[in-house]
Amino acid sequence: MNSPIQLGVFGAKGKMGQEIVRLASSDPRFTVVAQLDRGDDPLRGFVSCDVIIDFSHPSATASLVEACVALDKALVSGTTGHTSEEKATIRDAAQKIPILHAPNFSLGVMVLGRLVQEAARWLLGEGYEVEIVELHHRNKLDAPSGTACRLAEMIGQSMQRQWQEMARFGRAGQTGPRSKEELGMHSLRGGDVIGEHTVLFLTEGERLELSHKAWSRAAFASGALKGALWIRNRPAGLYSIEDMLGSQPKSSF
Ligand SMILES: NC(=O)C1=CN([C@@H]2O[C@H](COP(=O)(O)OP(=O)(O)OC[C@H]3O[C@@H](n4cnc5c(N)ncnc54)[C@H](OP(=O)(O)O)[C@@H]3O)[C@@H](O)[C@H]2O)C=CC1
Ligand SMILES: O=C(O)C1=N[C@H](C(=O)O)C[C@H](O)C1
Repeated sequence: MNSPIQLGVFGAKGKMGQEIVRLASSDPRFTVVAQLDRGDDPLRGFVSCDVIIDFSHPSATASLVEACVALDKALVSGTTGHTSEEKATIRDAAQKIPILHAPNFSLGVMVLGRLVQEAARWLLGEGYEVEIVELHHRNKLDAPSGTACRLAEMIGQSMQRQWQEMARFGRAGQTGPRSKEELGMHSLRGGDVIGEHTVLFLTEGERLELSHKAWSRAAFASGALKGALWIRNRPAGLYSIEDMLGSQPKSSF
């Protein structure tokens, strides 16, 4: 059996960071050796780690990946809301270290994405219209969610379009009729909702709704910890949850 992964957590005082520490602390495959948050220096704090798990803020990404490269540490990140420049920083760093990034570490959401891709393949050529609705807690800082953006990206790919060109974020005023090519994206915020995503495919006389609802952050944290086990000793590169979970179901029953 491998020795326990020496784990560093970035954003450790946050909602996700605390869940990561809670689950890792009761799992013999991990030893949490560093818990860093705002104001802490990853270059000093993560020296003794094997893998870093990041659930912080996109503004921290540049300095975090710089430190991970300098220390030659593998990074698992679930942080969302990155600008295109911040995403480029992650891609550049992944040329030197292994980075696993996922806007959602839930297996259920990965399967939702597969179902959305299949539905888009069948329905969007038949004139169905598509909308995405996501619902999160009042404290979420970014919108739309990273998960909703990833689902939109999948839908755009099925139409050979850039999703950003199709997206229509909410509607107000005299909008006129909806165009067939629009991708409506709507972010609802309130309460303590952990994370819910619904993709609707609508046409005359029917609609198909594909939904995922999370009611514990453990659904995300357990996936990120699986990522830390998976990325250990991997070569440099930028990896996705699809890389981690594979293209075929593990269980065959
Ligand atoms: N991929 C996935 O499965 C999931 C992804 N997420 C994403 O993870 C991120 C964190 O979510 P959540 O835990 O709810 O957010 P929180 O705000 O609860 O936690 C973020 C933590 O990071 C800290 N932080 C903020 N800026 C910096 C910085 N520059 N350097 C170091 N630490 C910093 C915050 O400190 P302070 O409070 O002082 O700002 C806070 O402690 C979000 O982007 C969210 O979208 C969330 C759930 C699942
Ligand atoms: O901020 C959150 O809470 C979540 N953010 C992620 C996202 O932006 O998709 C994942 C999950 O929905 C919870």
